Amino acid sequence: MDSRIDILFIDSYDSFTYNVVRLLEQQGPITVTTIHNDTFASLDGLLPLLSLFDCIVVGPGPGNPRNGCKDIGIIEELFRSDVAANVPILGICLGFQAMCYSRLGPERIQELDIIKHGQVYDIELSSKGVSSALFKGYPEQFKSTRYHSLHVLMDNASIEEGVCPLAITHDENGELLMAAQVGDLPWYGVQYHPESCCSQFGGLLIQNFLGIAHDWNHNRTQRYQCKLGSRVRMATQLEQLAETIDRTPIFVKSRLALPSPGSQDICIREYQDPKYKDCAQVTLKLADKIKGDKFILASSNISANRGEWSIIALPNENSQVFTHYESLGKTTVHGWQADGLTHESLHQNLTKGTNTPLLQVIGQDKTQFWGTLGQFMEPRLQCNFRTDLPFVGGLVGILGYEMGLYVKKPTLELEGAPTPDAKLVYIENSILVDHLQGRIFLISVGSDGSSCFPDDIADIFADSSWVDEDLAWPQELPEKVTYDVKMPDKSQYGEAFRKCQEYMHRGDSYEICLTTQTLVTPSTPTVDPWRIFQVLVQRNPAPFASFFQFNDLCSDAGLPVPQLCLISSSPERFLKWDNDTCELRPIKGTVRKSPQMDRARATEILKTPKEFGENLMILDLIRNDLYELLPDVRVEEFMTVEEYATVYQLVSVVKAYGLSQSAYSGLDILHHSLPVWVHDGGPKKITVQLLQDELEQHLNGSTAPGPGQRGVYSGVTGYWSLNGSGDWSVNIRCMYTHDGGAHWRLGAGGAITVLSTEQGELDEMYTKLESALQVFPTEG
Ligand SMILES: C=C(O[C@@H]1C=C(C(=O)O)C=C[C@H]1O)C(=O)O
Ligand SMILES: NC(=O)CC[C@H](N)C(=O)O
Repeated sequence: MDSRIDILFIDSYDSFTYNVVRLLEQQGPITVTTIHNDTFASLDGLLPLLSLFDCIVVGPGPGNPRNGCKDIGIIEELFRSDVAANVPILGICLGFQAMCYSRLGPERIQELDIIKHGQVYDIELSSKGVSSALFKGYPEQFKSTRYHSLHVLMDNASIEEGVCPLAITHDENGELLMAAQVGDLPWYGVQYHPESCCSQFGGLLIQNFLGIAHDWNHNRTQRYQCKLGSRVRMATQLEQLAETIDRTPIFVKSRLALPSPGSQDICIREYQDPKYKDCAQVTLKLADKIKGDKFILASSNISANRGEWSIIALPNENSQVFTHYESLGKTTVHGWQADGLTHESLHQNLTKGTNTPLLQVIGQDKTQFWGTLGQFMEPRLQCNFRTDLPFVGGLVGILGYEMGLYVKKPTLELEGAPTPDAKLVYIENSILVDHLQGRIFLISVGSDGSSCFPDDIADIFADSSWVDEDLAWPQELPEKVTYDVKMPDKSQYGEAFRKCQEYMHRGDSYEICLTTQTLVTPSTPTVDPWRIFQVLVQRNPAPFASFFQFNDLCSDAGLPVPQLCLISSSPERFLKWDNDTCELRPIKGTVRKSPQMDRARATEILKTPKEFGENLMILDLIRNDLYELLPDVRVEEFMTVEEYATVYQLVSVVKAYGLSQSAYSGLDILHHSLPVWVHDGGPKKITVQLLQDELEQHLNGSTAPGPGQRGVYSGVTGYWSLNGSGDWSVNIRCMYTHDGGAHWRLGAGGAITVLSTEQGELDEMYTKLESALQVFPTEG
């Protein structure tokens, strides 16, 4: 008999789905086919396929079974069908609630007074639980993570109606049902999350359930015969089913292993000097020497694992510029300052969608935008080249929040030019600073020999006396300019905060990162962005300080070009990858520094249930997104307190392995993981929608770049190198302009959980806002 186990997993658009799917797969020779709860319009579509599976797992998710089809799709019908009564089913959280709901009706699905998201509790087995096959090999008490707002009310009538309690827990709400079996059916469920990284014995629960399923099916040989027959007969349907959720890679990686025929030379010159070591100012001093256009990815706060390297990227005439305008659904490709390509001509051709010899306009939506990048980079990648260096040339730039999954198109500006949502530039010439070992590399792609690097820059290294000179950067902006600062409205923030609480209590979301926008208008737009960068980088040193001024277009008859510019002092890495691993360092949990607030006190606060819960939730969300594409994901650092200039933060590290063996590239992981987890919350799909349509649209009405939009803030900045590596930081503690400095926008926010207080969140938001806003002098 075929020993493979085939499981159907029904997902309710949750953000813990793939943690469960991988947990299932890790238990043996198992194939999991995942569908959404609305993949079929009605159960009739699924019923003929049920014989293909040994069992079903109904996963967690937002919403309430009482809302029926809207929240749980076909799951309601499933639990009412006679056919399903013969199929072993495991329900998790929402799946468990839906299972009980089918027996007990709506009154027994209730909201908790005190809801639990990302909290670890002792789960206690009942007497029936101790003897149940589901908990074979368990101690009577174990720890598991809870993410729920609703619960199944247990009373004698519930037991009479056939829901047999197997486990409970105790908290401020009293005694709560945590696991049950329905009737004498092979239907089991748990209210807690066995797949969370803080849950014990998750794998054992699955093994026990699979054992139950095996025995059930074994005693009904016709089910097995039927499954084997169906698998042969219905192979095509099964294949189609497995593909209902599209996970096609952005590009086919097969050629990466081979030497690329067209690959260019990369020439590297190395300079070593003890003076370069552990000195963040080296990058800034160097940048000062370079007069032409430059992008800076500088570490102005050096420490191991973050900010060990700085990059200065120098666009040249071979630099292709990839810009995406999501409001138009179009991507443009053109050369850096291509002769005669003016801002005016670009916008005319962009709107009309016409190609010219200087400009390629590609009508694409954002998912396909990534394909353009993949196609461009794939023949250029040299994956085994100098993997000790993070960057050897490649794409650098910015991806705004609106590039993320589930985020709606920005509205089209009626007046003025559409603003880009993403901008990446191909870089041949770059300078790399290795802060920890005191080395500097001049790197040039596509040329040969020693003359490859621009002479004026190579000359800087002929004499290194510049390292000893003081950095004569101003600490203030020019005095003559004043700044009008439009900050978020406190009462509207309060309203949005209360709505967040409502959504969480209803079970729609577990955590919502509510963000605000502040608009700064200088009295004259003449303050040089470079000057602003100089001030910010000194006032708020950060491992991911960056400066991106896109002078990629020529000016129309001397008019200033309304270019995009980002100035950032981000403390947070989003995603870093090399050819085999991906690393994420989510920061969640923030305490402001003060004389009374030292590390010990901050640690105490950061380990309280509120901060712990926020961080744990993000860890589980990240594991989910990585697990969807890669099989081996590990939490390698668990909630460490890190110190920054103005705040203490709680940081964790998650790594995924096996990228090189998979069909995916780092670009897939990046595409798939935006928007940045910590900036929306979970479950992602519904939370992004709530933020856009219900919360931030009103809150930031007069300061956001568009209704519900976040623009560059909350997106990512970084690179994808020709040697296969990538590194992207989160656009926070930053400011950006779309109009050459006539207006600057600053975003700030924080995760709201059920344990947040309005005042606490407001203070945290202002603390974060201040870290970048401090560069603009205010009167008085
Ligand atoms: C949203 C911001 O910060 C994010 C939210 C954090 C939190 O809620 O503790 C911490 C770091 C950032 O990922 C911001 O700085 O604007
Ligand atoms: N994690 C879940 O599945 C949550 C289920 C349901 N939405 C609740 O909040 O209780």
